[in-house]
Amino acid sequence: MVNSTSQALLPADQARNMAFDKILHKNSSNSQGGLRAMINKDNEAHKAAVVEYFQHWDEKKAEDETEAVRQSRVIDYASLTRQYYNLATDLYEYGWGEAFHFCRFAYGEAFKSAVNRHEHYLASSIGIKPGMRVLDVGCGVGGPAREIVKFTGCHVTGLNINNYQISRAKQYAVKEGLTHKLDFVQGDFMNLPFPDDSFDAVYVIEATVHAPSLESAYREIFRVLKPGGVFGVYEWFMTDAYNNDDLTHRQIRLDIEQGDGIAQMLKVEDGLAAIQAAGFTLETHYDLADDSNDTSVAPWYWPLGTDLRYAQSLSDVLTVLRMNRFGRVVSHAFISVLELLQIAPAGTGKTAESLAKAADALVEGGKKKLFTPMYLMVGRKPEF
Ligand SMILES: CC(C)=CCC[C@@H](C)[C@H]1CC[C@H]2C3=C(CC[C@]12C)[C@@]1(C)CC[C@H](O)C[C@@H]1CC3
Repeated sequence: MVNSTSQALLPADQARNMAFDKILHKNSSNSQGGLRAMINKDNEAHKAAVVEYFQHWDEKKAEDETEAVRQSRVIDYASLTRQYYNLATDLYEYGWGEAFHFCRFAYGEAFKSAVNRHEHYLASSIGIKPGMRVLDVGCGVGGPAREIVKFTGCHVTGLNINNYQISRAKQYAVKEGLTHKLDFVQGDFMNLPFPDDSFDAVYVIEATVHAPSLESAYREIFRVLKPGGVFGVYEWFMTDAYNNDDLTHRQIRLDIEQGDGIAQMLKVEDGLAAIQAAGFTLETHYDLADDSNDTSVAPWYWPLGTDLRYAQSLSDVLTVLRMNRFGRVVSHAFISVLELLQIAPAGTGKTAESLAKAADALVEGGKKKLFTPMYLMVGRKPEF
């Protein structure tokens, strides 16, 4: 698999990206988020973001996939990831909430509780204690960081490549009175903007799948972790059951990649090799989506599917109706009408369609056990 290294962006490029993101999102980061934020964008900048993101995927089918095409995505991972979240963040917040990750569902457990429990599980797996300095790599709009601060009493620094997500995360921290416990920094996890040995613990929730090289990303995490510090990650992987020569499998992987801003998704074995090559002592690793490790009564992908029988309350039904197949048909038709009336910016419908395709592929990949979004790896940086 590819093992490219990356270089830090020049200050001029960073300033240009920042200026672009400001024009694109106008003041929508101050709004309530979701659909309201989605309609408050600059049309021309949105069009440009759509072109920049979808140039990597348009007309690309599983049967035509070449190593060169995959490599071009890997080289462009930074802009691909940044533009993906420029386009998808408001839809995520509208449909899913403020924590951009999957979770397991126990008996009687409502959607929000299950999401929070998944975060608590990672925090306790890496032994986060009050007062620790912790790094959240790829923090989204800060939902998990806020929950982990409340759950453990630690301090969390959230890092994210996307300026819009960082401004939303900062705003939520102010709203919840948590600014003394939270910092949010814009940056690329391939070049972490922190000195060596800065953090007691580092966690990643479904983010380093965007990396051009998992080993290099983990090496950066190793560098900023104090000796003896612990790193825990919920990683997205294709499982051992995935066969790249099977076109159906490959199409599922490609649809997940295109609808989720992923340059190249790896297999479990690549991840296990990467974390150890980065220098970590691997303390534990297992797939939380694997039934034998699992206390779930519903599969992790159920909110995206068609099965409403797992809903625990009316509120769950209403939440899931924004995410699942039925809800997607209605909300995406509504979004396309908004775009036609020029209320939503150009390309909003295309983004929604691409997310819907990814959602179907995630469900399919989950059902066939070809894919997991929750492979847990815990590694320690040796003391000496
Ligand atoms: C992309 C990575 C690495 C992590 C994000 C995981 C999930 C939070 C997202 C993956 C697919 C997303 C979709 C939605 C919300 C966020 C995800 C579940 C929607 C339900 C948002 C509302 C849209 O109308 C449909 C989306 C389908 C995909």
